[in-house]
Amino acid sequence: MTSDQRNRKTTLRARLRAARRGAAPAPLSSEVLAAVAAFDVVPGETVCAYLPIGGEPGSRAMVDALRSAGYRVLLPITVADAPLDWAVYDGSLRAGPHGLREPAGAPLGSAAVASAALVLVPALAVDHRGVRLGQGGGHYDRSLPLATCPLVAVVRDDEFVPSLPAEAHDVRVNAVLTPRAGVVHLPL
Ligand SMILES: Nc1nc2c(c(=O)[nH]1)N(C=O)[C@@H](CNc1ccc(C(=O)N[C@@H](CCC(=O)O)C(=O)O)cc1)CN2
Ligand SMILES: Nc1ncnc2c1ncn2[C@@H]1O[C@H](COP(=O)(O)OP(=O)(O)OP(=O)(O)O)[C@@H](O)[C@H]1O
Repeated sequence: MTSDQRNRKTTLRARLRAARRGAAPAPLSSEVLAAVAAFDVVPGETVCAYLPIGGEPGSRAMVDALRSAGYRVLLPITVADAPLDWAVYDGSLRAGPHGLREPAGAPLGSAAVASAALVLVPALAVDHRGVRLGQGGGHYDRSLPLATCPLVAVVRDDEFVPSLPAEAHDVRVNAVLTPRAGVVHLPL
């Protein structure tokens, strides 16, 4: 890890968050169902999803659509300086840190991500190698090594970029989902 890479990440996060403030909503309900099916994940199997904050693409309708289609949906519970915890989304939510909405059900532990057939990963940007820039907590970087399935980052079309600063701990994703391009397998 170099301080140069860290500074570049911080500058990029500020720019990307500012751009998201004016962005139109991107609910992604039908796109996510198509993406999950494209990975041959079938109802009854587990999908780790997320509820958007700060202009992230996606929506509550997106996780409701997965649940209604019969998928077992896990949502993250943020634990400081630790891997994410997870709980089944049963339709009920409560408030979490950073304006996050978290599942109200019983926490399953951080190893629950290993039960997923697909993980939808929120991000500020993704590059052509699969390097992902997140909100800066390192939560997904601690959790994704526990997953054994495809990792699909979800960003807006203009947040899928040729190159991002990468550090050794950055877990690379296997694909990106954007509103216009749909699923793009990575690295390009
Ligand atoms: N939708 C979503 N859920 C998620 C994540 C995420 O990136 N997106 N996380 C990924 O790890 C975890 C939460 N981690 C977070 C870590 C830091 C901040 C954060 O610093 N937020 C700023 C506000 C950003 C803004 O202005 O948009 C803050 O609170 O000041 C947010 C979430 C788990 N759940
Ligand atoms: N596997 C890990 N174990 C311990 N600390 C980690 C790990 N991965 C990342 N971190 C720490 O988390 C902090 C944030 O990392 P980074 O900037 O890569 O976050 P991010 O990928 O944007 O966040 P997130 O993964 O939550 O979306 C850094 O201080 C980093 O050292």
